[in-house]
Amino acid sequence: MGEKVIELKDVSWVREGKQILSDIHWEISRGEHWALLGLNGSGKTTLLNIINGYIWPTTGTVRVLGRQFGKTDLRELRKSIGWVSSSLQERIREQELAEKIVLSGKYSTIGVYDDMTDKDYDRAREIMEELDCGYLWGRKYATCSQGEKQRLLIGRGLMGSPELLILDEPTNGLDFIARDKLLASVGKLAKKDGGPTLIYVTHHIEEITDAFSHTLLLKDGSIFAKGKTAEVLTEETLQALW
Ligand SMILES: Nc1ncnc2c1ncn2[C@@H]1O[C@H](COP(=O)(O)OP(=O)(O)OP(=O)(O)O)[C@@H](O)[C@H]1O
Repeated sequence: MGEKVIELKDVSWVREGKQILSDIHWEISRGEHWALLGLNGSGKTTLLNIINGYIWPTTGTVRVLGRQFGKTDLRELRKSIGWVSSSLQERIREQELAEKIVLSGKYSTIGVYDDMTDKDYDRAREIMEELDCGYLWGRKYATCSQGEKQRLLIGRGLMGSPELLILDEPTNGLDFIARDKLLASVGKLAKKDGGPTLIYVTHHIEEITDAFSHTLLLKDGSIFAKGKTAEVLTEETLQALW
């Protein structure tokens, strides 16, 4: 087995007497890319908050990128994790230039890019080209479409060269053409040598392309199925899931 990116053992989370996550065992090895599928309220965001160390599990152990929570500096670890969530969109200033949004990912800040080097600008350009949005250079965020905005935020997530990139429902609010284009870019990213391990969160099964070698299905805070995508996404399993 390859090096582990994520190791969750016996993880549960209880809030206000309610069991939100139960008995989560989940391992991700380097070289795999995972889709995380579950209905609204199934616990996806809670699980991501645990992986990023924003909430502490009630039971169980968490290791991310080989570092055990409780024994590691989480702020340091988070530099190796990119998390692109839809809540980010609202926090970007409308007048911000496209490339500056990408650049700001270097330190995971919003609107700070004082000490960027020529190399950083080159990297931002390279990332934007890779995500098929190089033509947005110099454009104001306000003038970008939803799909373009989403690409810029993914670019921002890549700027810090993360080892793990979490894409949290990145196709929210996109029409089917923009969605397919975004999925194609994500597919390219997944195939890239030396690129980050991807976790792609969705509640749309049709978004689980062959870019994702593995899939985890979450239902009511428990793992309903996990493993190789082709083995998990069977008609039988899906019928039982919904
Ligand atoms: N701090 C909290 N206190 C109490 N209940 C919470 C808390 N955070 C989340 N929950 C509950 O935990 C359940 C799982 O929520 P979570 O946001 O993880 O689901 P999700 O799968 O990400 O849903 P969505 O697809 O809608 O984003 C929900 O029932 C939610 O109300």
